[in-house]
Amino acid sequence: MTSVIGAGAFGTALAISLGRAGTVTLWARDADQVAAMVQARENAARLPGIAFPDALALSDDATALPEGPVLLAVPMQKLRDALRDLPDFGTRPLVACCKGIELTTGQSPTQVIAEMRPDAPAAILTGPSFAQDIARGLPTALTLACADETTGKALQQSLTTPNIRVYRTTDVPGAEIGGAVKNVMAIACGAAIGAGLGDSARAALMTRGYAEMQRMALALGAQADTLAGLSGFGDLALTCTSDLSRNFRFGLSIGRGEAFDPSVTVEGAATARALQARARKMQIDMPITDAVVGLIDGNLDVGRAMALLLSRPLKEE
Ligand SMILES: NC(=O)C1=CN([C@@H]2O[C@H](COP(=O)(O)OP(=O)(O)OC[C@H]3O[C@@H](n4cnc5c(N)ncnc54)[C@H](OP(=O)(O)O)[C@@H]3O)[C@@H](O)[C@H]2O)C=CC1
Ligand SMILES: O=C(CO)COP(=O)(O)O
Repeated sequence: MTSVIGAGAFGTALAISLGRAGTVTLWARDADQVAAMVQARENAARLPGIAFPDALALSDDATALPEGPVLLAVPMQKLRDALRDLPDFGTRPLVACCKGIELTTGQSPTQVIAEMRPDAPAAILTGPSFAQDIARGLPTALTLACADETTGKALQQSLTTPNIRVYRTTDVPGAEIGGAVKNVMAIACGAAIGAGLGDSARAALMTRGYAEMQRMALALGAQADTLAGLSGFGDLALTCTSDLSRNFRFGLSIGRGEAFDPSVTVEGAATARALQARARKMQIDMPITDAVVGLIDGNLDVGRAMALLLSRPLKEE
């Protein structure tokens, strides 16, 4: 039986979808939140109005989770803390359900898992999907990346539901870099739209952002096909074009000069800094990522950032 760690938007949505297909346990660290969900049979804070299926069990006791894969649906920058506090799940597969790069170490989700839990097979579930869509039963397609093909096949079977079609790959770096970079590009696109620079500017940022994603991923040994798939191009397309994306909305607020609620999870902010540091170390050119860091740090405004991008030396596409 699958367990989901973290009753945020994504963890709850995955548990709802899995619970419609079979049994699942959703764990949260806050006993009061678990009690409220047991009572209401919904997650009123994150996904109000979407009833839990009967087969969704709730728990605040991570030592008592049933056998089976464990999905880790916590933000990237919290993954290490969560694993430090959680019990040892032995050799049960641990599936990262987060997108980004750890700022303090430059590690990817599965690298953090491998370091914290060397005995557990590590995988990542990623791709274009909003929690609201998954929870409402709307059709979605995700990528499950696992270096071990046998474990990946088993996870693909157990995580497929009536509304989630799971594709499989062994290209873990490709899937991870796609999910990390697309959030940075969504901030850039939101900033451009918020500042009134138009849809042509957004298309340029998405396309050249995809080039940055490719440069980094290929340098890390990823396959180009993975970037053209759900975890790369697919998620870039969704996140850069929808107001449902928190990264895009964060960018919009920058472009409009408005405040943004700091309690909202915006993975692209820390990841932009982590990516910039990695790109500099590897001597990879990532000018849009640099611009996003400048915008977040307040060292650039959108007009200046775009002027810098437009005035770079001309080159072949
Ligand atoms: N929301 C979406 O549509 C999608 C999100 N994702 C990815 O899912 C990941 C999580 O995002 P999302 O669910 O939206 O975020 P939320 O902000 O909605 O929820 C984060 C959850 O993580 C929990 N958490 C934080 N720190 C810890 C910790 N140290 N130990 C245990 N639990 C912890 C929080 O618990 P508490 O409330 O107690 O702090 C909360 O339940 C992100 O990487 C995001 O990119 C992927 C696809 C879609
Ligand atoms: O990852 C997501 C869509 O695939 C969710 O995007 P946000 O984190 O920007 O809301």
